[in-house]
Amino acid sequence: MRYISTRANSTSEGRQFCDILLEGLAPDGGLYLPESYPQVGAEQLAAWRELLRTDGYAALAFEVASLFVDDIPAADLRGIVERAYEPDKFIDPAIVPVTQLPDGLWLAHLSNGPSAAFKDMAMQLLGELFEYELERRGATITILGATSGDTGSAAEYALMGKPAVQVFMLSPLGRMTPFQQAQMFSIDDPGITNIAVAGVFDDCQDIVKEINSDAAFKQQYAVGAVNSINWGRVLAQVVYYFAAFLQVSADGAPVSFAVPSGNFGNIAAGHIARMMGLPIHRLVLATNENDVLDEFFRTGRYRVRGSAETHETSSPSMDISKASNFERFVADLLERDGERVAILFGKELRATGQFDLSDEPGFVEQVERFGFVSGSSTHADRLARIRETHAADGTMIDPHTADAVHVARTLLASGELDGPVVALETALPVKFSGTITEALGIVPPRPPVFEGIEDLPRHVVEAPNDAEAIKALIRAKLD
Ligand SMILES: Cc1ncc(COP(=O)(O)O)c(C=O)c1O
Ligand SMILES: N[C@@H](CCOP(=O)(O)O)C(=O)O
Repeated sequence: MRYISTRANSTSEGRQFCDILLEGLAPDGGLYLPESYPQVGAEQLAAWRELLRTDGYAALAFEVASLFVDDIPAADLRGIVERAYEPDKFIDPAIVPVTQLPDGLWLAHLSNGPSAAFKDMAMQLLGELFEYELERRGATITILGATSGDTGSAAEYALMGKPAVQVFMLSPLGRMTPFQQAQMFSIDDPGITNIAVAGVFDDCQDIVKEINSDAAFKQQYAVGAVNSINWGRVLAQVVYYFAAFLQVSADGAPVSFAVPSGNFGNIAAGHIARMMGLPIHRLVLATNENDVLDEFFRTGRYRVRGSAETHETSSPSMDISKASNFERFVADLLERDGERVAILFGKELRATGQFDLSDEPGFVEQVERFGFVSGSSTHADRLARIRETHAADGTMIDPHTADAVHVARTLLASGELDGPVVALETALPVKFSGTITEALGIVPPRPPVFEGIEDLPRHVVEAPNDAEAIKALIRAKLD
């Protein structure tokens, strides 16, 4: 399997998995995608259903990963995947259990891992892959990441204590919940540096991209990525679409997924699973008040917003107005016309802050070809869905999951969506206890491992919204 950048031209050569794993963002500023998507048929799915039932999530993850990774010997890859998905690391040994609510909506529980958010599903694998490949090369890596609250803790939990890895994690100053801040800032590890940037998540992500575009700096410090710009993240996230589908669809009939979306990584993985032949009827994209992506799927116009227009909401991890991973979908929509993608995401976005694909055949036919439908929700919608879901059978959902539940129930009620729908549960309520308490009048349960984290000393430095200031911090630590 070879990988090419979304901005590649016809002369670009494909790269191997382990190279792009360590590289993260492509040198041309694009994101890596496999040259073609491996196909999975009904027979294979039936065999995987049985495999998941008998051998568990890691066995399925190995099968899916094997389709994309051919530069790690199979026995090694199996070991990597088994270490990543050891049942003991997850609250539920099924790893991705699926439950059904009284109204028929399914929930795929993705936040049973060490940091209580779906990011663990990919980050646990990425941590193992980095460790393996760095050791094989005798190399080190400097991870530069951006987080709105969940990627940061999942990455730090997965990477701390790994001697070949230094992590610099940028987060938007004052915009994460107290619990999210405590998860990251309480970590006291020589390989972890938390940097609170005076800006929003998009500013942090812009800094990550700007530093990655400085080829000399990137090479000198071996800068790599853990955000979903890294193909390894997306590959790991593809697996849980298969796992959820196989549990919900006993006969292989299509299922829809409702996905709370911000940086478009989660739903990009669903798109890829669908392109591989997984019978996904609709991919239901749900945003909060930061509705750039919903606007695109309703109108064909992609209009990024500035920091001042990025709302601070009660599903804060999705307070994102420039969805990094959206470029992967647009590359498929434009049938991998890399030169066009480069213009849209380079010159055009820089000059005008928007582009319009409404007349593009790929967009006109997108619901048939790609299956996306969308919607957004407000604070009041989230509170109402948290209450309604809890009242029905005691299930407590976090505000991001509530965004997905809201959009799925709204589209089901209007007849725009039908058939079985799986909403992806992306975080445990404990991470957002303020909103849960507002909705339900009760404090969400706290797993014992997180007891008292807010009282621990904080390890974080503050920095201006400036890539040079961040480079200076990296140099100061590593030189
Ligand atoms: C809890 C939670 N839900 C949903 C999302 C949105 O996922 P994505 O950014 O992959 O679209 C995020 C962050 O990205 C998150 O942290
Ligand atoms: N919501 C994320 C934002 C970063 O998204 P990623 O999937 O690209 O890492 C977070 O919680 O940090």
